[in-house]
Amino acid sequence: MTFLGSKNQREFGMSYIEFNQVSKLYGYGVNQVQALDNLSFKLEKGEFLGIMGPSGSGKSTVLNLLAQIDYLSFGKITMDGTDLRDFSDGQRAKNRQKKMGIIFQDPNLLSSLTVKENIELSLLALRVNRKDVEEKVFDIANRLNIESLLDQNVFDLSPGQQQKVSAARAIIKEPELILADEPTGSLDSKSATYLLQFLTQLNREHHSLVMVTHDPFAASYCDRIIFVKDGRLFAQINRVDSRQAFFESIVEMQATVGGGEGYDF
Ligand SMILES: Nc1ncnc2c1ncn2[C@@H]1O[C@H](COP(=O)(O)OP(=O)(O)OP(=O)(O)O)[C@@H](O)[C@H]1O
Repeated sequence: MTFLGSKNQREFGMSYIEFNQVSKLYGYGVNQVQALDNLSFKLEKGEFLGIMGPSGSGKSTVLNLLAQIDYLSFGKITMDGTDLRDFSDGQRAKNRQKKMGIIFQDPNLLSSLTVKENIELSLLALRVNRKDVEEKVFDIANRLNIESLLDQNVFDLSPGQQQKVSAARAIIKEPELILADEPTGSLDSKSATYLLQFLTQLNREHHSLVMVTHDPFAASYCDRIIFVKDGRLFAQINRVDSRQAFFESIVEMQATVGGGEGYDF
């Protein structure tokens, strides 16, 4: 994967992903909902982008389009210069399997399998050999502090533990793009910080990340935040200073756009 070195250099590179006046409509007639309305933004390779905005503003729709599990209605999305509409359904599935790690809001684990079996699934699908699979599972479990859970059934886990397993499953194949929808939503603050530091570490190792979150603390780990309201780009802010200063500007912007949870504006 091509990487453009330091974060300053990234600004001069070709955009990895471009949303160009993207609209998404669900349903028909009186039941039609416009989830996205002419939304345009770019993601550079190696960037950690946050998406924030009020409930129902279209954040998950953006992730679903990026994950190629949904189709846009109007506009254009390119990835590495290729229009996503040029991919067949088979190619879209392959892109997801090979290039992406997705941490959904709902961990969506297979309840008939153990933690270890859930985590290794994506590697087995990529035909990684058994010895490497074992090593990678233990490494990721160790890094996320869930090694003692590996032989448990997933239905015995707390929501926070399930979210970590979901993150491990998404990340283990070292995807070039990680998509995360509220990845810290069900975690206690210690685990949330741990996962965010882990995502930051992956970003330093040149993975691109897009994270949807309502939480300014989680968002402060990103390089840049786009704020979406009513399916449109409302504002964007870059991290130029300390994480604390970035957190404060995020909270300030959230007060304008709306959509914070547990913050009394
Ligand atoms: N499959 C669908 N069918 C119909 N409407 C949908 C569908 N998915 C999303 N919507 C609608 O599209 C709009 C945007 O939804 P989306 O889930 O993208 O918002 P969001 O910003 O992620 O919200 P939240 O923060 O609550 O998760 C909402 O009005 C939602 O009800």
